[in-house]
Amino acid sequence: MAKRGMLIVLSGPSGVGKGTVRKEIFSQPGNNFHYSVSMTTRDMRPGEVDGKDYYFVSKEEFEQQIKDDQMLEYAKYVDNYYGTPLKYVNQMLDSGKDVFLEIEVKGAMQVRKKAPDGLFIFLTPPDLMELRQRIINRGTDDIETINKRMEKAVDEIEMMQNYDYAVVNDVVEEAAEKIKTIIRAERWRVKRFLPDYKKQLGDFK
Ligand SMILES: Nc1nc2c(ncn2[C@@H]2O[C@H](COP(=O)(O)OP(=O)(O)O)[C@@H](O)[C@H]2O)c(=O)[nH]1
Ligand SMILES: Nc1ncnc2c1ncn2[C@@H]1O[C@H](COP(=O)(O)OP(=O)(O)O)[C@@H](O)[C@H]1O
Repeated sequence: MAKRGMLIVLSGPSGVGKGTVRKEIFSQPGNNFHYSVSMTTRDMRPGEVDGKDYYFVSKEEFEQQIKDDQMLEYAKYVDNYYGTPLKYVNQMLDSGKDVFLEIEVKGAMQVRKKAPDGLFIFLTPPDLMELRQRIINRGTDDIETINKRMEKAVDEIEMMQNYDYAVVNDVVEEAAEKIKTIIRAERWRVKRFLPDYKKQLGDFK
């Protein structure tokens, strides 16, 4: 049986640039990890593609998935559900492939409980004013939503202590490069080798 894949979780406050950095990482060739497309009830934005950016579903469909235990994690975020479908993640990990999640902080903490062996990376803004400016620049939110997101961001940044690595998103390409370096190094961690070798030793005896 293949060695189980590694679960990689990129998280951080909304507006920090998770989506932007994730897209930068996946626009480059040679990544040997696979992006898990999330499910959401929020409206599709111009240019987004169903099944690529998100699986766009109704509130009823999302709630049915929760009832059927089909979500690895989910969170209600600014009036919409966001979550990770369990099936794809399990299939990939079971076949030895590494999976990359880009999710908000509450969801990441649920994953941390279920998969403590995962690699948890926190993307953080250079400072809070810069974060606010990025959310404004994105132009997708009204002022009330921006204020809600900022209040949440302060609480979310405090969660950083539960992560393995912090990466400052100053320049997108540099943040992407740091994340790829962390993933590369993580593959060589002794704890990722030990279970495999213990099994080999057991078979040998
Ligand atoms: N818990 C959880 N959060 C998600 C998931 N997919 C996306 N998110 C997060 O939900 C938040 C809102 O996402 P979205 O509306 O697309 O805005 P944007 O990512 O800030 O452009 C962001 O912090 C996303 O990273 C998911 O599957 N689970
Ligand atoms: N390093 C960066 N420097 C400047 N602007 C950035 C950077 N990273 C992301 N942005 C911008 O910040 C806004 C929020 O980014 P986004 O990827 O949607 O954040 P998140 O997915 O974390 O909510 C977008 O307008 C994006 O273009």
